Amino acid sequence: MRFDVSAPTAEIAGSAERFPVRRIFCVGKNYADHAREMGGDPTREPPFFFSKPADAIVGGAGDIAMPPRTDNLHHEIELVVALAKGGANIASDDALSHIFGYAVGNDLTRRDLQADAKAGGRPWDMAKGFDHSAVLSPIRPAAEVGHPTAARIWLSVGGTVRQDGNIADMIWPVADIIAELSTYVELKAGDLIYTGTPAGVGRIVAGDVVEGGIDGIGTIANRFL
Ligand SMILES: CC(=O)CC(=O)C(=O)O
Repeated sequence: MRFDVSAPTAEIAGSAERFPVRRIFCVGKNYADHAREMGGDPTREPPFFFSKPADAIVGGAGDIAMPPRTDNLHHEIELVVALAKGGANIASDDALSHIFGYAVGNDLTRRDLQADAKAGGRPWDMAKGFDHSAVLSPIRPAAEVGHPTAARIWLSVGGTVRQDGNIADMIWPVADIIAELSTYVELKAGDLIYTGTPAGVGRIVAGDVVEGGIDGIGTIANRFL
């Protein structure tokens, strides 16, 4: 018996080597303006974690098929952190030393399923963790780009900018995300962390070209079919 299994990997910018994706963690409501647009109160509800399967990764260039079972697919542009090493209970001031690099992600969301799940007190898995739901640009090594703390993050649909923020406005900065997440799970090399999205999330329909980027890190450009 032969099994058709291959471990998911992600592109590393300027390298023939690939980054082995182990797990995908995501931060919810990590920008106050987005927390408010989702009906939350960032002064009362801290950010939180959820996850996607590792094989949800899809490249940040090229075509993406519209996913099934949704009439309201949303874009969420995000800074993504790729870990070179892991650990449990990582101290915030040691957290950046665990990072291999950074990328631009689009945390695709079946918003209608998420709203139903929220209303029913059910898990978000089918709203967040579907096939091709984790768009990712090539990863830029921190050895080249450093550890960005302020940079424009933006996304446009059909050339119209919908999300336009700055990673400086994250409620939990990257070091705090790693420290906090490592109190829940032992982090490992190969883990990716989508760090949350600024305001302006919205609907994607078939035919849309979705572009986005983070200054100094990279860009994505996908057509949805
Ligand atoms: C409300 C969300 O969809 C959570 C999320 O993915 C984010 O805030 O980012």
